[in-house]
Amino acid sequence: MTALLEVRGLTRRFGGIHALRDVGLDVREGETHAVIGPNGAGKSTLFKLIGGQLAATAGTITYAGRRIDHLAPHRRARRGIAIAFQDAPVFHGMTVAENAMVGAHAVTSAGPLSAVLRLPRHRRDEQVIRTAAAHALRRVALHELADQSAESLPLGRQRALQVARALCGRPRLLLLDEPASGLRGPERTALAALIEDLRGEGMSILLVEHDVAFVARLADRVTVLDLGAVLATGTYQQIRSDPAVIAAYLGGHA
Ligand SMILES: Nc1ncnc2c1ncn2[C@@H]1O[C@H](COP(=O)(O)OP(=O)(O)OP(=O)(O)O)[C@@H](O)[C@H]1O
Repeated sequence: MTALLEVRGLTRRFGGIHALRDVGLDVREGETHAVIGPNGAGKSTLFKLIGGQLAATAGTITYAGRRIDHLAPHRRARRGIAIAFQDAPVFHGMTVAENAMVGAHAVTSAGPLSAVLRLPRHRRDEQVIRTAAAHALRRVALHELADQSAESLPLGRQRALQVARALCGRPRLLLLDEPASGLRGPERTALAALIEDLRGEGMSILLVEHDVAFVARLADRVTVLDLGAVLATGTYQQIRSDPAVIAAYLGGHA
């Protein structure tokens, strides 16, 4: 398998704090790759650097063979990278369907200006986007709530909506930031099944997750971060028996 995403020497400092230090990581085509690590290990910083919400102090990010580390977030989205952030709010005053559609507006050829001016091209895009949103909402079992206001959804369903929004742009690389956190049993099981389906369709997935059982079930490979540096990368079976990982993170769970 070739790498779709290649992170090399990635470093980010906040003043004197090294949030990330010389991090290297690959996400292969069609792979589900998990990033785990204790609080403050640098997981959120890594996601923001890949998404373009933060700039790196040093290092490179290559996606589909081309450097993307100097591109704005929307340009990375257009190339096929979508992120569902754990704490991204749903947009209030908008329906569930309209919230999902935002994910596709980010990647349409006409762009947001054409949406504001309601040009003919935008109206054509609008139909495509509606169809993509309906499809994405069905995948997370929110299609029956499409016309409901998004803020009326319980937290677990708002999480699912964030995943639908990311899927709506039909990404090639999906970044999921702690998608299972705060979900109840059946919602968690449904999310795991969705991730397995997406993987089966060839999507590449990078997942930050605290729930070790979730990671063990879903991840082809796991990268363990601690204090901003990579401690180990391998299959779950490999990393769970790595002495450095046991000492730093898994402790009694390994
Ligand atoms: N904007 C910021 N300004 C200053 N320090 C920051 C900033 N963002 C992150 N840090 C620091 O960088 C380090 C890594 O933080 P990060 O949020 O990436 O870790 P994390 O692994 O996502 O943690 P958690 O599991 O708690 O979400 C921490 O020491 C954190 O305090």
